[in-house]
Amino acid sequence: MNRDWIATARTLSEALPYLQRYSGATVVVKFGGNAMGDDAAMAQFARDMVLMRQVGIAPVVVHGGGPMINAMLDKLGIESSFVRGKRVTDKATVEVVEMILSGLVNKRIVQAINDAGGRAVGISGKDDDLMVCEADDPELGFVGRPVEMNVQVLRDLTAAGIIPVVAPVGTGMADNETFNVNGDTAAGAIAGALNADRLLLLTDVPGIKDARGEVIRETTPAEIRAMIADGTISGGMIPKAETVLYAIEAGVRAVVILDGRLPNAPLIELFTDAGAGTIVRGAASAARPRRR
Ligand SMILES: Nc1ncnc2c1ncn2[C@@H]1O[C@H](COP(=O)(O)OP(=O)(O)O)[C@@H](O)[C@H]1O
Ligand SMILES: CC(=O)N[C@@H](CCC(=O)OP(=O)(O)O)C(=O)O
Repeated sequence: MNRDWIATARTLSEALPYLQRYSGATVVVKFGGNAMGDDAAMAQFARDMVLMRQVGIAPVVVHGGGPMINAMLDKLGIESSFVRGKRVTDKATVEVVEMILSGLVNKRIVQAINDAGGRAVGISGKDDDLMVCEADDPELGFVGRPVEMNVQVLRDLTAAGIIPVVAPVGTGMADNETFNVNGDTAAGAIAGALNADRLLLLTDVPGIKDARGEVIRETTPAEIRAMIADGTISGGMIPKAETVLYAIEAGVRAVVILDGRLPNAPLIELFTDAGAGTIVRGAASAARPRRR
């Protein structure tokens, strides 16, 4: 018999305990702009989400799109800068952010999942007041910090078999406010409010690297705090690391930072013995059998 088929059958068989463990689980997947590749990579990501849904997991996709926002700001001649991994956002910038995230990027992902045979519905943090924000820091302008999460809309969609795809744009306490929310921050707030079993942060590095540049397989909130303080974690990894701390505190069972450019990264993490990336476990999952 063809060796590939034997390997495929073995992989499926080995996945059984994980399929059983995650059946009925809610898994929030943050798809970073740097993790989104060409159309083929997008199609692969979409197939993974549909497969998760097919085996009884409720995936909730929260996306970024930093590089796509940069490209449009460049075209429009609007300068942009980042402070601790978050974009300084003035009025003109927030309009571009909403246009690109809620429009271009959100619909590209929705379309890819639907093309893969799933049912995806794209929303932003404004829909049904999903993510109500306050200004994060006066220095950052219209950057939002989620202060009230109304996740019933996500529960309704997932209960109907739909894969929600969420753009990280928030509404404010006052009328007619729009906030640019970092994608990692939004994913953490959503995972926390849903009490998710897993939060996967798909990015363009294989995980959190230590001071020598080696990827850390498993770490703790205390170690992460130390790595932020000593600068080992910098730039775009800061919002991710802060999201890990927030999500674990909020009761998410485990958070994994992994390379979304790796084909089938979410499936490797969820369904194989090896796992992928850097995992941080919450208290609720510490008692479970460790697999690496
Ligand atoms: N300790 C670290 N380990 C891994 N990556 C780090 C670390 N410190 C900073 N980074 C940077 O963080 C980046 C990921 O953040 P970002 O570019 O915002 O990704 P995304 O678009 O997926 O949200 C990496 O490409 C890397 O340059
Ligand atoms: C406040 C803030 O930084 N917002 C981000 C939102 C998009 C994002 O987070 O995209 P990635 O996940 O691809 O980095 C931004 O304006 O770029």
